Amino acid sequence: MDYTTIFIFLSIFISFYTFITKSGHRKSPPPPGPYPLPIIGSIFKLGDKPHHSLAALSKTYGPLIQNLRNKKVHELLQYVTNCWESGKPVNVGQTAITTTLNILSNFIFSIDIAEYDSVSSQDFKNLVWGLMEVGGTPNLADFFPVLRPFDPQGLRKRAGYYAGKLMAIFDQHISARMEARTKVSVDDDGDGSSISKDLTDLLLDISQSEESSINMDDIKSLLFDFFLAGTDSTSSTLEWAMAELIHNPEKMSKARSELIETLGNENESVEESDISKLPYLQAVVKETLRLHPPVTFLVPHKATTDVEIQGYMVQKDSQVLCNLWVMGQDPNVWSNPQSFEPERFFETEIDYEGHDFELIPFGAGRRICPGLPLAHRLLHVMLGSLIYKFNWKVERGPSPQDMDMTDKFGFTFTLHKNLPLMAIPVKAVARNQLKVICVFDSDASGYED
Ligand code: HEM
Repeated sequence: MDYTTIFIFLSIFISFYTFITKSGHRKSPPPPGPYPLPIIGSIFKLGDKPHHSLAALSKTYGPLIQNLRNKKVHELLQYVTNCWESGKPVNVGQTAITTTLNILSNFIFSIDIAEYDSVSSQDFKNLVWGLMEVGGTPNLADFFPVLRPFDPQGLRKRAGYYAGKLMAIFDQHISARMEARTKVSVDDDGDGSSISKDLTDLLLDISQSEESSINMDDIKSLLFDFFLAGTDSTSSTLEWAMAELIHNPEKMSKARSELIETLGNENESVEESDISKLPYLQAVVKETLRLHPPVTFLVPHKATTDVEIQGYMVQKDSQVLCNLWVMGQDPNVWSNPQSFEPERFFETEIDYEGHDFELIPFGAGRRICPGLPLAHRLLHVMLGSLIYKFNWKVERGPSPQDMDMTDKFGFTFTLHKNLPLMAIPVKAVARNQLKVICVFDSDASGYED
């Protein structure tokens, strides 16, 4: 038994012991029956800190950047086309991270922060990834507070290092923007011309107004939240959705057929306004989030009062974690919980907007993920575009049905695939183009459809 295994066993034992003796104690055996969904409902009624400003910002500003999102999805498709042309496999998770990062960085700073395939632009990605990894590693000092000052695994030090670097990048961009704003106001010749505003401008406007309650540190923390919470969660969901579809070719073909029937086979693009017309694609996203909830335990919540839930006493100030992974696998709630069956969502109204406690990958209540509307759009448009425009096969090794579908659990904040999905795209050819290929190109073996 190595040190990691001993550590994990020790952590599980101590957290279980702490739960029974301190956080809550069992008064009577829990009642039989389905997984106690009311527990989740009660937790969210315990009164979380509101995050209204961010949610409002995301809701009102979100639709305004639709063109930006379309442009970035177009660049994603261009990159995948290049891979197809050069016969190169696509690292689906990494590619999705680049797209998501650039959507966020353009929304926030009006610049691209990552590049497909460029090693030199990996710095920012590595910092975000490093922080996620540190955040997801069980910390011995959480179980033995006496160890806290010693930081035995060096986690606090590493977190400080990554966070410091990210904050320095934000500082740089914000300072450059403040300087540019001063110049614009000095050069302002009153011709009415103005630079287009991004989130940094919006936040600086707010912070510089007289009645402002936010300062520079608040702005940096907000941007930090956005990048950290938005990137890995979205890209890992996309990677899992693609992996499940490649692993289940009949589901892939259903999803593609729906796209072709809805959009035609004439090289259209998948728009955000198409999402409501694509129920199977929506079901695929829901099923992916049920089986592979990226934020497996949500973020820690705290009970603000003593509360008794199904025979358990949860004491005030207890830290509460919700195990979404277990909820998604509960046979009392889901039939055949381990198989990927998007069709199950045609028989139920269950959605992930926080009203149905069976499926809460974005949380629920006042602390629900404020990026939900953005993530919803991105996931459907990116996934829809990738499977509408390309056929996919796995790089090498066993058949799709036998490919590795295990989770890499425990050492990052989000739930990742154990082996990254490396998939080979084959461009799907629109009918009008196919005619041309048949006439002029006798060796069209690379083309499908
Ligand atoms: C598939 C994609 C995503 C999933 C599954 C997801 C899930 C979550 C979850 C479970 C939480 C914690 C909720 C709770 O406390 O119970 C959260 C918080 C948060 N999410 Fe997301 N998220 C996603 C995408 C995004 C995006 C794209 C953004 C923004 C760019 C974002 C921004 C945030 C922020 C800022 C918080 C912290 C809110 C707070 O502290 O109250 N998320 N997310």
